[in-house]
Amino acid sequence: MASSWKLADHPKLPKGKMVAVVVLDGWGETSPDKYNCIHVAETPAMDSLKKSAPDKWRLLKAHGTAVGLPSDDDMGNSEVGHNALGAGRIYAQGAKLVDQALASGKIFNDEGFNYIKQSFANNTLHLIGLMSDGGVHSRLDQLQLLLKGAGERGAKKIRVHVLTDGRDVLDGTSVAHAETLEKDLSELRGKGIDAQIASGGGRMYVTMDRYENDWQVVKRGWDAQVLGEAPHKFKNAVEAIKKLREAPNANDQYLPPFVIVDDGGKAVGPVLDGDAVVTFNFRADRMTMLAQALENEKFDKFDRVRMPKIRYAGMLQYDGELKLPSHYLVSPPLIERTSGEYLVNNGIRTFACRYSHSSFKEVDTVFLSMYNSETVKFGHVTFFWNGNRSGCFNSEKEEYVEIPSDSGITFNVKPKMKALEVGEKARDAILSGKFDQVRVNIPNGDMVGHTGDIEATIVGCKAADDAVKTILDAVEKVGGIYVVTADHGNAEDMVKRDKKGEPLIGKDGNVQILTSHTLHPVPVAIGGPGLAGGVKFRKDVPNGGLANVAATVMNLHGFVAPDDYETTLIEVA
Ligand SMILES: O=C(O)[C@@H](CO)OP(=O)(O)O
Ligand SMILES: [Mn+2]
Ligand SMILES: [Mn+2]
Repeated sequence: MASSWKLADHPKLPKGKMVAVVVLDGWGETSPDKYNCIHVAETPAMDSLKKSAPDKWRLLKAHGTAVGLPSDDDMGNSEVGHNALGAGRIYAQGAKLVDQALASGKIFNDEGFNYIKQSFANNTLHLIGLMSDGGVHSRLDQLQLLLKGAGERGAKKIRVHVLTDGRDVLDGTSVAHAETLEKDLSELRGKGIDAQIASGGGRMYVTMDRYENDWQVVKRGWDAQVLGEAPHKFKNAVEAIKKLREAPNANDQYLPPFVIVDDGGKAVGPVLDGDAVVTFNFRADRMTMLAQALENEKFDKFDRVRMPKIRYAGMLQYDGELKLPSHYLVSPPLIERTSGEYLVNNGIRTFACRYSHSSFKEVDTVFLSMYNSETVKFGHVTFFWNGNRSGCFNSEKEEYVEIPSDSGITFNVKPKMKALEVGEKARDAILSGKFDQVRVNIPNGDMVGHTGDIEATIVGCKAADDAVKTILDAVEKVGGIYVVTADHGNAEDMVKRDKKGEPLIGKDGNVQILTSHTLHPVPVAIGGPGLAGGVKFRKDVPNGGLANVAATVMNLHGFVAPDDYETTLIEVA
């Protein structure tokens, strides 16, 4: 091992304990009422962590500047949350880096913009992404500045391909967003630039799949954006969105794909040879599939029919390992020396007979970890945890297990999702004795919370709690340690509130359902028979956030975290 990777031994805490790191997705803490699904659901395992050991349970900041977002008005999300959990430091995240690059104008001078600019004189600039001010994947104000900047720098023809949100923002806000965008585009037209929205669709049905759960989602987008083909054709995007929202059960997240056509019925913005394409989402996970389709010569995930020769740039580079895409407007946060890489590089003593004839022979340089979740969250505890790197650091020491998610349904239909299976896989991994760390993501609070279905979310929260119980029981059996936490809030508040905290009523007389994440803190609990006596949460880290978890977990493995990591949450009395 290179000496720079060597972690110092913890002065008091032993090595060799199995540590289970459990991340409940979308599981925040707030006051109890009927819109707090975690409160309403039966969650005995999580409740007992809170009640039984007050010095081993606390809250952590999971939003805003604590996770590298531009301001404390920004809710947390899985990318920034798992980045902080795994990296142990707070990095300025994509949202903030793009803000800075736009404010300074640097974005327009760097390689990525200069590359796409070569298409401006004779071809079209296409901008594809999420039309939202949620700040999780993209922001409308950033798109507006990008459009203005491209117009000022010679773009003659611009086509915007919008994906409607309703997940990070209230359902129905897509109409106002499209109107705002149309106004900007008409201003550009006033300056002689041929600028229009060319296609659209709901993010969850068109384009923004992740972790290869369902390539058909990306194909629907490809057909509309690149080929100019979709089942619905309209003259104008605002009209399209309004009309498609009239269908029973329609919502912004799942709007069907549409294209804008001219008077002759011809799509106004297919992507053609010589064009430039920018995917303007800064967040990676839901853009990498489209990025592969736009960038890779060889591609077999669906029939692209026509693969135009384009200049393609991402808002950011989405995958640092695969260098995908190769051109980008803003450099992503350089997240290095993550806790996963350190731990893999610091052999700890194991008693796994798989590595030795005598089960008590010391074997060094073996650190096995096992990460698992189901498909829709799989990359969270691997890709995001490892600083937006796909693949493992060392395949002999890490095993990534993925449980296929249900696909083609919204998760309120099956709110238990694969929580049982995730819990059982984690249990088996813990009991196998092969792993020093077992890391899992339990998705229900978040994925079901995003549907806005309160009854289903309650069922999902209970299923998540059952999975926690399965894992805690296994930790108990092997004498291990657990760290249970969450990446950001969601299921604990399902309604939009006024400043006083009262639920807001919409035009239809019903409460306004909140499908998004929240600004609430998340719990973290430690324990298990392997936890050394006297270990408890320090009182002098009152502002602790997700980034403090990595040093804590390193301690529990018997190491001291590197100096530049955010401080540990624990002390040994
Ligand atoms: O589904 C997603 O992409 C986001 C919300 O936009 O949720 P999470 O950050 O929990 O993955
Ligand atoms: Mn999440
Ligand atoms: Mn979410």
